[in-house]
Amino acid sequence: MAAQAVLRSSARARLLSGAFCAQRGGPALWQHHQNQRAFSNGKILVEMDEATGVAVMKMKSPPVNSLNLDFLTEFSISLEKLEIDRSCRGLILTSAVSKIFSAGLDITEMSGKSNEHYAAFWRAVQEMWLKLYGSNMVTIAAINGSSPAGGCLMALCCDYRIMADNPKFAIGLNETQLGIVAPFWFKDTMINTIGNRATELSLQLGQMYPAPEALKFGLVDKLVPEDKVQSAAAAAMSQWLSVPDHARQLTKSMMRKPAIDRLVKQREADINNFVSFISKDSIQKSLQIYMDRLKQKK
Ligand SMILES: CC/C=C\CCC/C=C/C(=O)SCCNC(=O)CCNC(=O)[C@H](O)C(C)(C)COP(=O)(O)OP(=O)(O)OC[C@H]1O[C@@H](n2cnc3c(N)ncnc32)[C@H](O)[C@@H]1OP(=O)(O)O
Repeated sequence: MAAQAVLRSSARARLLSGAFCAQRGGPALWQHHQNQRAFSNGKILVEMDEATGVAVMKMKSPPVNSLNLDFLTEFSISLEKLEIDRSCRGLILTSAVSKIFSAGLDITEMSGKSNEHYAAFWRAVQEMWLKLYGSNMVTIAAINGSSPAGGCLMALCCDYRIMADNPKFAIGLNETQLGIVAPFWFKDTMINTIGNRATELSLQLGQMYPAPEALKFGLVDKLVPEDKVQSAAAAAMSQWLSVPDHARQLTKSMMRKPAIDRLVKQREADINNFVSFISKDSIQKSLQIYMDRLKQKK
């Protein structure tokens, strides 16, 4: 047992030293070491334990893991790679950035850009949601920091959410606070988690919930001390993986397919809607004011 732990920690050291990383600009290939496999494509690091079939995906895009076009593209490619890997049954999504899970969509991707850029960006956001919400794997969010808006959406896409018990960390869909509107599929994802009334309150107010309140609302399933988030996620994962895959997957699909189908049917219309909304002068002004406030708070 101890020897295995040492081997694992040496694999980890190699991983962190870059031994597992893809060549710059090249494809992120699996690198093997003992019973660990890993790949990194820049903003995302994936470690897979072959013995358990569980992959840990760490978002590592400092300072705040904001979801820009590059990040979203890497995220979807990484997820696809795990999805088609039959030996991978479970995914733990977490952050390698201290105190932040993800700051949500990168606001600079939604300001002062061309309509073509907005369309490509929004398609990438949709793709991330379709892949994560529709994943066949067991997905567990190990929320080790704050998680507004798109970050909250990522967590809501998972099957189970474990958050660090720190009232300084908050989670929620705060879009209205930025003067923007969460689209119907963000709303559907939240309704499917906490119900209609709680979502109505939450979305209209753009409410961010400190971890203990998020637990009360059912926005997260469990709080644990900050240093136990990863181990609690691993323990929850083994419980989820004890259920036969086919039965769990069909059940998950039954619960989520209506929401997924709704976006798939209206994908282009949803992109056009986003582009015409976000390019309005009044919305651009709201985003600018929000960004200025963020910078001033320092
Ligand atoms: C029809 C549909 C239309 C529209 C739908 C759009 C849906 C949108 C979904 C979204 O996700 S919008 C994004 C919402 N996100 C937020 O509101 C988060 C804002 N950020 C924060 O609250 C905090 O930054 C924090 C995440 C809690 C971290 O706080 P901390 O004090 O640790 O860091 P700091 O605030 O100093 O930030 C560091 C650095 O990062 C920049 N930053 C932060 N968040 C974003 C972001 N989402 N996008 C881009 N950049 C972001 C921040 O400005 C700082 O930059 P600086 O160092 O250059 O000053």
